Amino acid sequence: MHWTHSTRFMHCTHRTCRTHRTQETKDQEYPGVFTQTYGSPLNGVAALEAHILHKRFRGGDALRDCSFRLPAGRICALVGPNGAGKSTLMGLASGMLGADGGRIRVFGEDPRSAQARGQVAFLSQSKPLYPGLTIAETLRMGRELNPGHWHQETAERLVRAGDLPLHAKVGTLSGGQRTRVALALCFGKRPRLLMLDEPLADLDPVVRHEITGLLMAMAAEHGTTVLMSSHTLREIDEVCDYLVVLTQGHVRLAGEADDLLNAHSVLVGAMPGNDSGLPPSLAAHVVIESRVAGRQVTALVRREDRVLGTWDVHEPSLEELLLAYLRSPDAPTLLTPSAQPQLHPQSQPTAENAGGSASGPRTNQEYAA
Ligand SMILES: Nc1ncnc2c1ncn2[C@@H]1O[C@H](COP(=O)(O)OP(=O)(O)OP(=O)(O)O)[C@@H](O)[C@H]1O
Repeated sequence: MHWTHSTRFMHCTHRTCRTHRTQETKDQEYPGVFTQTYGSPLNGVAALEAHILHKRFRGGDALRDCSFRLPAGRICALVGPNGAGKSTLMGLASGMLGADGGRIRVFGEDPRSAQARGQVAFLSQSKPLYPGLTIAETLRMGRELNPGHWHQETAERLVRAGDLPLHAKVGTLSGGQRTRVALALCFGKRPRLLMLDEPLADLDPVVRHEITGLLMAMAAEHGTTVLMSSHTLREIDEVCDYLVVLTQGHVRLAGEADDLLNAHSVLVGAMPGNDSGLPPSLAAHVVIESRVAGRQVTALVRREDRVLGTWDVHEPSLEELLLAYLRSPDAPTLLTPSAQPQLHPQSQPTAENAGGSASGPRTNQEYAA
């Protein structure tokens, strides 16, 4: 593995690289997405799949009717405002929490099963480590907990790259250094699905750059699927090729970042002179968000082949897209074909985990509605 290569180089070698993936490949992979005919989902076992997933805490619903599919091999950003349910979703996917309704599957398995646990590494926000153990003892624990699939060299290399002595006690490390050790535990497991809950928040810019490079290298070299929650839109733009946006416990957007961008337009135009509110031609669009500054209106809308009225039209940046959805918690859901759960009989909610708001199977059209 090329640990010292720059993020830019790693980005170029990533087989799903947003910048360098060809249009031809995209067309083969996602026929129909550009015409917004949300057809059959793609085949293959998903790294993560949720069907009308529901999780309730005492204070109320943390996840409601949460449905999406994350294909294997993607680097996916899990984005949403504080309290949207991101950590809860990762807790369910790691088997640390149980669902109140619906289903969640990791490579087709129940997350609480031994098969799924062996394939998943999860770094939670609290980054639980034993402060009394040395780094070496912590890594030994990783080896003992993951017999048969522990890569000591991978874990040690990450620790050494941060100039951390293996005999140092975890309790004496800074927050960022502890994060490095926690990441080493995750990387040493070499999981098929790596879930990171705001992993970069306490890292300095140089270490962030190093870690994002490593994530992309893992995805490229081992086909690791990465699900990473983050509030840093620039990082998401640089690292992730797949997006899941959660607001109020509900999936609003899921799919390839490029295709989600392509499915939206930003319209910029003049406000009508008669103080009658927004331009009437906006009503012909599915408006996610509109903002007025002086006499100018800017709206993020679902893309249409024909734009009515007089507008300057451009494709949104990732930041424009995400901010519009984060500010519009009631936006209609949009899933690209690869993000649509594959509904087959054994994927339907069962009595074993029923109890949420599930009322029966949904069609793809409903998911995309
Ligand atoms: N153990 C718990 N007990 C009770 N309520 C909880 C628990 N965990 C989460 N919640 C509630 O569930 C909702 C979703 O929380 P969650 O931590 O999943 O959000 P999040 O998107 O990860 O937020 P943040 O960006 O702030 O980390 C919140 O309203 C939160 O208060």
